[in-house]
Amino acid sequence: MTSLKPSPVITDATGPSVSALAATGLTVRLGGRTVLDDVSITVGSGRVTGLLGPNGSGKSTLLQVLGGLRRPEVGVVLLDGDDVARLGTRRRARRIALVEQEAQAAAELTARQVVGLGRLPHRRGGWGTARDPQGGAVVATAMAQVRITHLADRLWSTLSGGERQRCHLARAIAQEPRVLLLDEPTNHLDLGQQLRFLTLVRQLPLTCVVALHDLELATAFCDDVVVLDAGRVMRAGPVRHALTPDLLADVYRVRAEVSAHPRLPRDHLAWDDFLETP
Ligand SMILES: Nc1ncnc2c1ncn2[C@@H]1O[C@H](COP(=O)(O)OP(=O)(O)OP(=O)(O)O)[C@@H](O)[C@H]1O
Repeated sequence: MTSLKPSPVITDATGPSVSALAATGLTVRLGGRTVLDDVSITVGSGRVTGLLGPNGSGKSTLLQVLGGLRRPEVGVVLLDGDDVARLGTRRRARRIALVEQEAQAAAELTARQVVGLGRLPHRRGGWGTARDPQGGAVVATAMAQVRITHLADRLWSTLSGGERQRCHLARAIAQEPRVLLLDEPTNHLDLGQQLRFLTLVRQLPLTCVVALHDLELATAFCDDVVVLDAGRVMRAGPVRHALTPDLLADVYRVRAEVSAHPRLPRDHLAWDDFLETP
């Protein structure tokens, strides 16, 4: 249990940005437990928002609700003003792409075919006659952006965890969404690939919500963060304002601080130690 009370959204000096996604009062119960408890967040248009919180705090569940894949018992998610739960699957998939944790694909598909799955919501016409004239070029560009062109003809079953993760990002890019939801996308990536992956995500002209465990990556790459604990929003806002020592101590049970990077024009997070659980 944390002693910190859920706090309101903090906005930076420039004020709140236009929100692309706005969730209000989300409550989800699973297996008799409340997994999301009256969660309200806004996600700034064009910004990268880190979704943070300890194991089991509700990050994946919230991403599924934001992406319209799970209906909350209570609450609503608006995407540019439209209720995500009421958008048809196809319309929703043209606007939101979700890369789930440990996402899989059929073993017999090639990497190019897996990336091509991102084009399904854009195909016009009936079964067997579907057309997507730009599809091939969009897939090739997405694969080049994620630097997996050399893997195009490899079978899914032969790809490493990191290569699969990059295929899924390329698939999501090929989907040409306005909002990209990523669930712990850096899990299988080495440090160099983690930095390349998140640098690319920042460059995409999209609104992005990314669940991360690595708080230094969140500090370096996210504009804003939402910190969950036990299904509740504990803090939300620009990184430096949200990730305060008291929040980090209370939610993560660590002594840590965000400060100016000693050499680079960005913030970084330094941790000292973990705190004993009270
Ligand atoms: N189908 C389910 N039935 C019962 N409980 C569930 C179910 N799915 C998830 N939960 C519980 O909901 C809580 C939130 O899970 P969720 O996967 O959203 O957390 P998370 O923050 O993404 O965790 P992690 O960082 O470990 O991936 C956890 O306590 C989990 O055990």
